[in-house]
Amino acid sequence: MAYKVRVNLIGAYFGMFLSLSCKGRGFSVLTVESARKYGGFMETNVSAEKALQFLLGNCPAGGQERVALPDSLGRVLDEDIRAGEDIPQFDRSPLDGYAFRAADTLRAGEDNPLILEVIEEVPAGYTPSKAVSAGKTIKVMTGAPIPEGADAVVKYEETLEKGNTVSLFQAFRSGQNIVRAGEDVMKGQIVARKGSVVNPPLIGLLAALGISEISVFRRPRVAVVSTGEELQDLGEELEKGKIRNSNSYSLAAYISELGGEPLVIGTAGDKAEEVAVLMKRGLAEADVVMTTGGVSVGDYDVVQDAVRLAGAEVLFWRIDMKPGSPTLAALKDGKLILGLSGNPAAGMVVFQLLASPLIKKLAGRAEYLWQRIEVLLKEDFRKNSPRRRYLRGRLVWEKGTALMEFTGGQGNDVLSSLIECDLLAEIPAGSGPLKAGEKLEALLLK
Ligand SMILES: Nc1nc2c(c(=O)[nH]1)N[C@H]1C(S)=C(S)[C@@H](COP(=O)(O)OP(=O)(O)OC[C@H]3O[C@@H](n4cnc5c(N)ncnc54)[C@H](O)[C@@H]3O)O[C@H]1N2
Ligand code: MOO
Repeated sequence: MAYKVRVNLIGAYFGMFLSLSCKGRGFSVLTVESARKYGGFMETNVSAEKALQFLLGNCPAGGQERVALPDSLGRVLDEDIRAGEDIPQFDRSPLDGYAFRAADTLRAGEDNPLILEVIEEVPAGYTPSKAVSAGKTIKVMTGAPIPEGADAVVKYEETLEKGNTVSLFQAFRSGQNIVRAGEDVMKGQIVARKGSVVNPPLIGLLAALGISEISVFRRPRVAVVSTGEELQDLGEELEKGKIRNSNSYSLAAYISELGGEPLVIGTAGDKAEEVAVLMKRGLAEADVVMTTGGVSVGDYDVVQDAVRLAGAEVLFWRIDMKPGSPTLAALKDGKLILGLSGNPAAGMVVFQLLASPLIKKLAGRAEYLWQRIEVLLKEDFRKNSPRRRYLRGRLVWEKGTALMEFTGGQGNDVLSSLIECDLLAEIPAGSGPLKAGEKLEALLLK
């Protein structure tokens, strides 16, 4: 191996991985329970799948809280919600018109109008005081309850009103133009499942059911620690050779977008002790800690040492993929540390691949894995891919075919190519240059 592996790798082959089935999704997860005693246990060059299994398999359980309905947008339900009543609550008219007995209209036609006596008028929000009997009708507005005795409604435009009578020119069947109680939702029906994300129509439905407060998962807290002497924050005059810390901003934004609560802990220099101090602070305050930078093989890449100083066990270091191979995961008292590459695009691609499903799962979402689709490359990709490579692109449809167009350069620092990126296409390891039209599998990032 061209780089230093500072720990004992033998432990990785003791058959210590415990494969568990994860909620029937055909996805196995790995735990390190039995690996503890080996100390120094670590895997390197793991596949992206295995890296994800390590993270999901060690994902801590989320807490719960109650929130007011208007504040619940984007939150994740921590219980199934059952309807306590029908929606609509009563049979109602979908039209402005007249309610009558369908049986009265049996012989009605263009040349044989049925003349009914109008006995009452009911706007929406009021209830009829009378019942409809043979030869009678009650005028109803859209949304008004159907009067007792009536079983059909005719719209105004199809009638002829004259004094206190109205003529109908066609036959109706029982139930015609009536919205039945429970047509939308039946009492006792599950309207939303645990693990689903609250969206605007669900908020509306819950309001229609009179539910003003719901139980949701607590937002996962994710600490962000940046590393590197070269980093300066916004508002500081940029010194020669320094760069602005963009990762802590993009990571915090990604975390918020996923329903998490980012805790930006701060920036450490290139000393393991300094990184460890911030890491420990993150571990104390958050559910997961993410670091950026310092995770490769350079003399200043101190995240691995910091992890050990913080008393955490390394789960894996390096993933067999590009960009983002220098990635590390560690565990301390059930809390995960994910060390992402400092290179902005490499770090963000790995964030999408690994951290995004982890945060979604931590947030309680039932669906936390990206969907995969097949796409055809819209343009050539001229490089060889000795290891599995992820390309950033955008989904475009041409004549019903899903194509992927590059969103920019594919270098590990090209952050701009992530702005419009909604596809991460996978090039299998060992591929040569690819021609436009080549079929690839891609993760659909939306
Ligand atoms: N000898 C080797 N060198 C490198 C290898 C290797 O295998 N052998 N791998 C390269 C690859 S690939 C990558 S990716 C990077 C990963 O390096 P690190 O994750 O350790 O990150 P740093 O070295 O700290 O930084 C890389 C790059 O990113 C900039 N950076 C760091 N933090 C931030 C931030 N918060 N905001 C914006 N930009 C940031 C930093 O200045 C560097 O330019 O290692 C290669 N080297
Ligand atoms: O593996 Mo580095 O992540 O190419 O960017």
